[in-house]
Amino acid sequence: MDQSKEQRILNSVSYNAVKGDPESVLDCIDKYCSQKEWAMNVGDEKGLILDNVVKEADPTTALELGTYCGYSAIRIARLLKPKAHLFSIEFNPEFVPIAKEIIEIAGLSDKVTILEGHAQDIIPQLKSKYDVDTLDFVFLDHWKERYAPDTILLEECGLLRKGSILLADNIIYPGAPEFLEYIRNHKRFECTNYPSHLEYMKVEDAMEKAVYLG
Ligand SMILES: O=C(NC/C=C/[C@H]1O[C@@H](n2cnc3cncnc32)[C@H](O)[C@@H]1O)c1cc([N+](=O)[O-])cc(O)c1O
Ligand SMILES: [Mg+2]
Repeated sequence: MDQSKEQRILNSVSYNAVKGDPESVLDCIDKYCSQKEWAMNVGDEKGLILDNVVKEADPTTALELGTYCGYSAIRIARLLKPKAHLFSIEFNPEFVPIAKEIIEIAGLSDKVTILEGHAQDIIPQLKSKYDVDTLDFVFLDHWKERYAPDTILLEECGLLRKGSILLADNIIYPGAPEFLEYIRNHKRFECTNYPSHLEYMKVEDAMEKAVYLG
């Protein structure tokens, strides 16, 4: 059976990236996906916005919804302080081993735990099963219509604290209108919009930061 695009991305990283060097893994994926096959990684332009928000949050416990190939997990984990940890939730069984391998090549396996399953099933288990207290940073990059319900779920599960920072990808393209409506009209979130472009394209996109006010 011929390989998937995600397997070809892993092959490219495995062949071209410097083992243990997150930057070289990111550069390799960005090069492959801008020159060979487009893929839905947050990319280098929006990646810089992600970097800056992660630096601002300086999280001890971070959560990502939608691991895909692990590109943004590497962007986040490479900035985490020594004892900090990233949990990344992914339900597609084909992507999980590929993301694990790419994160391993980046040398960040100790900083990232990939939880296989649906976010709506795993979020309620974070406290009891994964010993999470509250989340300092959450990156939303999974199915766009799940952004709002899963944000509500995070709040209901007591996983947000005063100052928790959420960052959502794809506010313009493909768009997350329900999420935008919810988060901007919810009085306990302080929102900031970051205009940018769709990964590897000239298409307009944006990210939205939402700080939980407690
Ligand atoms: O559709 C997009 N992203 C959806 C991302 C989906 C990823 O998150 C997982 N997932 C989904 N619900 C889940 C629930 N629980 C766990 N994993 C889940 C999917 O298995 C996939 O790995 C997208 C599309 C474009 N685009 O240009 O078309 C650009 C982007 O930047 C995008 O992020
Ligand atoms: Mg995205």
